[in-house]
Amino acid sequence: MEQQQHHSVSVDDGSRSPVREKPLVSTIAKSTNILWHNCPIGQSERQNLLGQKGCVIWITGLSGSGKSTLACALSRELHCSGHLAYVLDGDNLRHGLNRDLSFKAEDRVENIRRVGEVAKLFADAGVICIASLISPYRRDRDACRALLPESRFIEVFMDLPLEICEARDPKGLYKLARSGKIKGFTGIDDPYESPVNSEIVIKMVDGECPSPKSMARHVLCYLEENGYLQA
Ligand SMILES: Nc1ncnc2c1ncn2[C@@H]1O[C@H](COP(=O)(O)OS(=O)(=O)O)[C@@H](OP(=O)(O)O)[C@H]1O
Ligand SMILES: Nc1ncnc2c1ncn2[C@@H]1O[C@H](COP(=O)(O)OP(=O)(O)O)[C@@H](O)[C@H]1O
Repeated sequence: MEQQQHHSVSVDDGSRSPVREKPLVSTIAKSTNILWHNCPIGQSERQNLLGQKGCVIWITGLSGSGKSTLACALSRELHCSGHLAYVLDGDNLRHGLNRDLSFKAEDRVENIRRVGEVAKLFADAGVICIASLISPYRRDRDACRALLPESRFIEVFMDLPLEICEARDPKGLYKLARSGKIKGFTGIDDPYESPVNSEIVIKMVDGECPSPKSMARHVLCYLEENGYLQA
């Protein structure tokens, strides 16, 4: 039977402070009398079929830091080398699964929780799941990591300065946030808690951001060197 998990994730009332003390989203299971049903074909059989290890590559960073660009470039590299990958992009999921969620703190918490659970299912299916979300709170990213067995969660931190992300501003959202037309925009008037122990950090080198292809190759090398691209 699955253990109930009690992540007490919370914020101070109404504000977007990262200091979280009281529960916001109940993760206490409400169903009772439920039993786990095992299938004879499990993750290892699916991995053997696919010739890879199911895992989650969790890309976190500010808006405009290149998360979606890396996710797409990486999925292309994996596809071209014969590996099954699937991208879960924060923006895209907010058109469907997470369309009921806003950007207030408790909704971001629930957004990350749901995507963490979906990513876990993809990894269990044997797929290399690439999740690309701002995921601003360290505690929520760590909760997603804790859903998976050791080493199946690979965090990629897009460590680009706010000034670069803001200068890119492909959707014009920073401009709207600076002029007060969007409230609670990450990095402007909403927090982003940088990771401290990411497996992979993408950063500028000599004032230049690595190209999309080289970012993707960086992650691909990590996967190769750590045995994810074989069953
Ligand atoms: N207030 C506010 N703050 C941050 N981002 C905002 C906001 N409003 C809209 N957007 C757009 O939503 C995209 C981020 O969605 P996520 O689901 O990744 O966000 S989060 O992880 O729940 O924080 C993000 O996409 P990316 O630019 O790809 O990161 C924005 O385009
Ligand atoms: N490595 C890169 N080098 C140059 N421009 C980039 C790079 N990565 C992303 N960009 C550009 O930056 C902008 C934001 O990238 P995007 O992937 O949409 O970021 P995010 O998903 O984090 O919001 C886009 O216009 C994209 O073309």
